Amino acid sequence: MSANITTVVSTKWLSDKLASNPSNFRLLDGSWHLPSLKRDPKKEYLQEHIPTAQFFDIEECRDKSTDIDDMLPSPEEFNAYVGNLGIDNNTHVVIYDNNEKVGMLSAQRVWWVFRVFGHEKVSVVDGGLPKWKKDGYGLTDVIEKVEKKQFKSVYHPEMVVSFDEMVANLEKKEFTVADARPPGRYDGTAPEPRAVRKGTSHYVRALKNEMSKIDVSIEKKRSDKMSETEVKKKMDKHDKKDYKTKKIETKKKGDRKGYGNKKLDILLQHYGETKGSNVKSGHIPGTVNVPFFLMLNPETKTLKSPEKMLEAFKEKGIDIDKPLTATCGSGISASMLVLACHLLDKHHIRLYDGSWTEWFFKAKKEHILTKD
Ligand SMILES: O=S(=O)([O-])[S-]
Repeated sequence: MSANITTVVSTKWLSDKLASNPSNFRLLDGSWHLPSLKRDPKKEYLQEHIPTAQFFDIEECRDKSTDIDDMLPSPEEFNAYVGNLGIDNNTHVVIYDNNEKVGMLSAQRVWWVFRVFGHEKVSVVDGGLPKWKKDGYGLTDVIEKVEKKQFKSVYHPEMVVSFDEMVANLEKKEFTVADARPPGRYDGTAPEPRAVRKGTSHYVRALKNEMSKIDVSIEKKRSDKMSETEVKKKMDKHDKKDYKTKKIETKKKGDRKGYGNKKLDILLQHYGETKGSNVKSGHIPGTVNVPFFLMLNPETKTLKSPEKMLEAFKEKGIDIDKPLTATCGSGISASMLVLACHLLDKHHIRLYDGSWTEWFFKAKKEHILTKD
């Protein structure tokens, strides 16, 4: 069977399939949206979805022991999660997502995750929910009961690139890295859409980074005689009560000469919440920007033909016959490049799961290319 036929299915195919009441078939709504959009894909699924679909929650089926967004779960966690969705090793899993802006963003991430855990009977719906609606097919809010099944993963580590491999590659240059984010996020001119989860070690680290800069500016402001009123003005911008209940790591007392510790803590807290907690945009040295949407038709919001996908890679100077790794913000949009290569019968492309979010917090400063 050609990968091109089974990997991507049309809305018509899906409609016919559902009408045939297939056995061992599971439709999944794998919608996920950028955190900055503040959408709730699960809530949207509960309101309307394609009949029989279960919700695959990327935010739930992930490694919850790490602060980094959307990292792969363990095989055991994956087995339990998909088993509860009524999936076993023989189930044909078909995934769509709901992204009216571009057409497809997260269905292919779910597709990739299934493949990492050894499940190849998995397809994505071309154009997803927007295309399904546009074609006039029906929707429901009925959640079907599913019978729990046993799924047994076979993990494929060769499909996943670690932080250490990415670091080593800066020197070794054994593989090309394609960054699937939009150009602004790649070149540092548009904001990253995610803040670090508060209370996590990455949050504290981000805050500390920001604090060290503030200390410099406070020094500067002190020599400029920063007035009490100015400090208060900044203090007023945040909720002091909230501050009292939080434990925020701050620099040693000696570093805060001349300012009441409390005032400075409040000021730093304010800075931390407005600036320090955010992942800045930028990129990993040596990466090539291949925005994921280059693989989609902007008018129809469906996948381009494999030939056009190949052209898009070529235009960006990427030779897909050579070792290639895809990256992005948190491993979601990068999966489009993996899907595109798969459709071009190139199966060696890997994905850096930690992506920019992990890089931003773990890499050496000189390897974090941001605008400032
Ligand atoms: O943020 S993302 O590039 O993973 S969609």
